Amino acid sequence: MKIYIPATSANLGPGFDALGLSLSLHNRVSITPSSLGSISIKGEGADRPRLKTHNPFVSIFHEVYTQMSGRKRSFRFEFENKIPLSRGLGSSSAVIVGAIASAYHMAGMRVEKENVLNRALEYESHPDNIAPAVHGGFTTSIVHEGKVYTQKKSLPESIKAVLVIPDRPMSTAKSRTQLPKHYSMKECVNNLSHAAFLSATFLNEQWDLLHLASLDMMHEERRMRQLPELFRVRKMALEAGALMSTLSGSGSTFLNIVRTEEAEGVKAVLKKAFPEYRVDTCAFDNEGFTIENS
Ligand SMILES: Nc1ncnc2c1ncn2[C@@H]1O[C@H](COP(=O)(O)OP(=O)(O)O)[C@@H](O)[C@H]1O
Ligand SMILES: N[C@@H](CCOP(=O)(O)O)C(=O)O
Repeated sequence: MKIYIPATSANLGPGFDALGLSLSLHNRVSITPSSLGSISIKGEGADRPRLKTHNPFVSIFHEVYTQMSGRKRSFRFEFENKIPLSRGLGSSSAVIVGAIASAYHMAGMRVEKENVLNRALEYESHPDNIAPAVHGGFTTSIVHEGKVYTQKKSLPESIKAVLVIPDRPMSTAKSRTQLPKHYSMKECVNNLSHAAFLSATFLNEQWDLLHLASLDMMHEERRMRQLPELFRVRKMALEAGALMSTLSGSGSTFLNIVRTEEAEGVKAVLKKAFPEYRVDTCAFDNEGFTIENS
């Protein structure tokens, strides 16, 4: 079998741990039963020898497969990774969602998206990346009594992402421990009202309101201070015509949403201004993970 899992961008400014969207940038994993277990890695992560011996995809896959099928078995895993690691593009969620869904499939179970999503929450405490990795599109999620509830809206071809991807990794786990434990009433009200408004803005496709709706007071600027050039990225992207410009997940990538006809222009401006960073245009993904039999 082969599984394709999309990159995701979480928070979208004020929707900390709640809002996310799915990008047309996929990891592909091919899995075949084999008497000798083995791993090959191409693309992102290929330069990390540790991922050949301690691979979270492989560990989660075996844990779920053994539980579902009631037996242990060896497999060959071939990874072709396009999602950069630790850049705020949901690489860890792609691993978790991909490993669970493929383990269900190889164990002969029906792969129900809701089951994969809820199982994924056992490995990642916040649903904002795993929900779009499972369902695609723009997603808004809540967790109630340990269960994830997600509303999805497919995104049209009339908008695109322009991603600015610094070469500096930022660990999500580490960055979460550095956020404050308490927020003021003003900060809470700002984020609640903006996250609710941003969801409605996506649902109603009122793209001109995206920037206003995406203003955060909880995490973004604190995190951007680790790489102050990101303030310039945001300023230049908005001046070049981006509809919104937010830190992607915990960073270091910046997500700029643009009208499709303006994507190449915004990309050219950002590429020129930040030659040391990777700048790519990317369509949105509306499917979430997909499985192919081979
Ligand atoms: N393709 C991959 N294969 C194996 N492990 C991966 C892969 N992508 C990410 N990981 C794991 O996830 C970690 C990055 O997680 P995290 O800091 O949450 O970054 P991100 O913001 O990209 O999700 C990596 O250090 C690695 O342990
Ligand atoms: N809500 C999380 C999102 C982390 O996304 P990632 O792509 O950086 O893993 C957070 O802000 O910590």
